[in-house]
Amino acid sequence: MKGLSRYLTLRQRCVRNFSVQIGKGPNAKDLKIDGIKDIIAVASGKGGVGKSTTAVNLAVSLAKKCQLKVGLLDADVYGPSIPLMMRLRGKPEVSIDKKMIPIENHGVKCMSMGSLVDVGAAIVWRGPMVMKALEQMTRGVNWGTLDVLVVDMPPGTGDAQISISQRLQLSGAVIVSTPQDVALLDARRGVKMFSQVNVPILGLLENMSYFKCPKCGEPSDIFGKGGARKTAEEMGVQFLGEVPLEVGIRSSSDEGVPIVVSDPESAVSHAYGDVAEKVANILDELAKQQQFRPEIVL
Ligand SMILES: Nc1ncnc2c1ncn2[C@@H]1O[C@H](COP(=O)(O)OP(=O)(O)OP(=O)(O)O)[C@@H](O)[C@H]1O
Repeated sequence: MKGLSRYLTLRQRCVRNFSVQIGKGPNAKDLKIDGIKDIIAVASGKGGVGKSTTAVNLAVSLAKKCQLKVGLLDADVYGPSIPLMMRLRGKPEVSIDKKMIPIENHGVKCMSMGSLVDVGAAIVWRGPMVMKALEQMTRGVNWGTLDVLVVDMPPGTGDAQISISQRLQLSGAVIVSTPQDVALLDARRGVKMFSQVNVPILGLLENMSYFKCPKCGEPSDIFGKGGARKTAEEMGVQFLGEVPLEVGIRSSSDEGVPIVVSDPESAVSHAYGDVAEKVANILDELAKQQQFRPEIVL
């Protein structure tokens, strides 16, 4: 009953916040994954804005700074980048109960299609196959107990994103955008898509906010300034913070050691840490709201 009441609470919140029509979703009882408290999506309406980079640094910060038990699911089946960014080696072993054991690194349990197929293999699948694979990569995994499972979503707002949002009973979504208008337009679509499937928006994060010259330290607003903060205000969602465009973020990702691990005292790592704390607090707040709400008996 607790799960159902939570599902209803989240639906009610979304209706209040966004005044959307509630569509018929799957039964909440079928959606719960044993042992996982919260599942959150890191998403963007547009590709290449730094969603995976954010998912990785957020997951590691939630584990290291907020001391939570964290998992990371790479739901970008066609273009998995988590094995590279988290330096995952080998393939997942299978436990006695025939479930896959996630590969752990940097304090986070990870699951990705990139760890299941040979390096460089092209995934050429139609939608239903992808959903089947994602089902295996969530319910077919021995996650143990997790406070948060961070889901690196595929880019866009199509069928796959809607199905994942509905099947995983998300507690909320973090939307990543760069500051330029075209990316923000897509971020707005992302916010709307999640509201339509009754998933609360935890906040909007601006990536590549400005470029800090490695030589002179001068910041330049190459994609514009303040766009995501303004969009967040206009849409009534929380602004989670800014992450600059920095060579170190890219190079540490490519080396498989996220910047929050390779340079934990950098300004960027502190920015990711602040985002993680905000996200953890919002999740706590959502859980409290659900606790003090009267149960709805059907
Ligand atoms: N703040 C940043 N500073 C420097 N490089 C960055 C930053 N954010 C992301 N990148 C780099 O930009 C590239 C794209 O980032 P990433 O893969 O995280 O984007 P994505 O939105 O997940 O892409 P896709 O849509 O293809 O999944 C990567 O090479 C990454 O290292």
